[in-house]
Amino acid sequence: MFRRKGSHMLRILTSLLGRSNLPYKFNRQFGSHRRRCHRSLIYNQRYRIHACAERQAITAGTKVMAEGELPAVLILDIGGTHGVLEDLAALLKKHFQLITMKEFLANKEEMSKKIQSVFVFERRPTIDRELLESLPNLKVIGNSGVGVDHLDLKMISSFGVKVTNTPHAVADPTADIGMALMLASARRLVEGCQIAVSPDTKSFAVDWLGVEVSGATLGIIGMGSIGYKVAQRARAFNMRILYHNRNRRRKEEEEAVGAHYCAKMKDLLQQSDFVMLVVNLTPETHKLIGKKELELMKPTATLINISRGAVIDQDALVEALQNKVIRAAALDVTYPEPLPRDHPLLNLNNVIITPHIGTATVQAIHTMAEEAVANILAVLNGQPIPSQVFPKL
Ligand SMILES: O=C(O)[C@H](O)CO
Repeated sequence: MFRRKGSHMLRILTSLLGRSNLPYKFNRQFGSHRRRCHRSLIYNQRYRIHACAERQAITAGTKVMAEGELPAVLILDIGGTHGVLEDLAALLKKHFQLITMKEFLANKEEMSKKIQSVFVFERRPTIDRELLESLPNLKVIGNSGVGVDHLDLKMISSFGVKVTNTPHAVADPTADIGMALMLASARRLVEGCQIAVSPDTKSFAVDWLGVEVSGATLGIIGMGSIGYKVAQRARAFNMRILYHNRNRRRKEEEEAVGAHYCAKMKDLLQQSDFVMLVVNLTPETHKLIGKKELELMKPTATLINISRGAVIDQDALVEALQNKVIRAAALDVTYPEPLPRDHPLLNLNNVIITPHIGTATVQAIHTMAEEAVANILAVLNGQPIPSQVFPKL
């Protein structure tokens, strides 16, 4: 049994060695270790990672590590926000020696030599020059989440450090939040809940009516993996789907979800009953939706944002909502997060705000971590990196 698995591993490793720069020592060691290399992990449907082989490779390739030691990862901000973080730490511990920021600061000299990777959980805290200067052996920052707008990619890459993200793990849960916000806003769910628990409301009034999404037009701005998952869901709601994206999707992909491409964002804004923002935040998409764009939208339209707050000019949005330029907004993201308690958006009854919960599910926390681990190990191992993010030139 082990012999069969061993030879299977040998085939995999031979192919990896062909593509990677693993040192000779690894090649030599492999013969004596291959029978033990029978554990494999599957990271979503796309990535098959052979953990034991990786450990051997990493051990062999890393000067600062003792034989058999797991590679050290500096963990940023595994706080107590999701109630599942002990499990997450357990998952990471299978592959790494975890070093918290506190441990790092308490023993900087020894730790800084060991640390080759940083695991960033949930966008915070950010990574600055000072931290990078103190980690001379750092090779990779594995971001758990798809958005990397909190990281200065140019600065990080000037240290020769790679950045990775987790686009696959976030797609379904974030698309679900987009749909949830659209439906909640359309059917005035939050107000409905308030009415239901209010002691003096007997029933809803006729001036309190929602709108239907079935048969309505949804305009998706940003048709990456999340945008596409939104389109798949919207199709099941019998919506007409328009999209605007830098690159047009392949014909088969468009047909599979019944999406129509709008080369001009203006056309999408003018025709849509619901506009959903699913773009990355970059200098090009900063304040993509401002006064002019809001005025192009139908007065009956709803704006949904599941990307980043700064994609909308928030002052312009407040004004548009106050003056009923558009019907409503449903936002999972704002700037800052959270909004100050006296922010005008919090006092409007045509707005729903959730606290950036696109990936706040038990499953997503794990699949993001698994995807991040696969990325980090690939970098340390000199293997093809599943999801690397590059700075813009
Ligand atoms: O960027 C992402 O993936 C989400 O916003 C979660 O951080």
